[in-house]
Amino acid sequence: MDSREQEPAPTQDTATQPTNSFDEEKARRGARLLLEAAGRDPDSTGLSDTWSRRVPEMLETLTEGSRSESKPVMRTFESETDGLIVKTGIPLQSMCEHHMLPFQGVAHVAYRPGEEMVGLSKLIRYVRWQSRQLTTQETLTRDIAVGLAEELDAHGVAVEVTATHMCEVMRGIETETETTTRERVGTIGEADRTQFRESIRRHAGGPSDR
Ligand SMILES: Nc1nc2c(ncn2[C@@H]2O[C@H](COP(=O)(O)OP(=O)(O)OP(=O)(O)O)[C@@H](O)[C@H]2O)c(=O)[nH]1
Ligand SMILES: [Zn+2]
Repeated sequence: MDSREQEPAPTQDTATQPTNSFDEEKARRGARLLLEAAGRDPDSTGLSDTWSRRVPEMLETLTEGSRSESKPVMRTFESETDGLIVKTGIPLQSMCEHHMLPFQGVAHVAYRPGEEMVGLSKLIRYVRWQSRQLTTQETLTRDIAVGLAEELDAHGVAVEVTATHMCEVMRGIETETETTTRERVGTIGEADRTQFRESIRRHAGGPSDR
């Protein structure tokens, strides 16, 4: 498998802003039209629930990350450390905005807490929520980093995402590769970066520095 790695983009401390609307009726009409465009009879037995219920429900779920009402409650408590907290191996499934096909892989998240820290499972919930939108891998990586920094009022956040894009596997270039994107927000020093890299290497089963 080929592998491409993108240099971290200059960090922008802004995230994609959530909206609050999902139009089920438009989703139904759109799904019906797409079936017709593909030469299928939308009223046939196998397809009548597809456009009228299943696709709208699926789209609503897979775009939850654009709606703040679906955001997980990030309950915080008083910080017990000022050291780096690293969570590796968070499963990630998202939807590419170019072809509306999935991309999936793994996210690694590190933060240096301020006054507050958060339950570890919330990091997984937050990545899952942010991933549920039509986006690019670069934007998603930034949104997770900027969003977590805001939610946790953290001194710094680092995020790395490695994913495979079905729009490249199933069509177009028809090749399976991995893309890696990174973002940093706030204060993440050289020692933190080394620790983050070491945790990711250990997660991947690579040789340890220690
Ligand atoms: N930067 C970025 N590109 C992506 C992402 N997901 C898919 N792409 C790329 O989006 C591009 C879409 O290219 P276009 O030229 O607009 O469309 P296309 O003719 O379908 O391109 P091909 O996929 O090369 O056939 C492709 O190069 C994909 O590899 C992503 O998350 N980030
Ligand atoms: Zn894509």
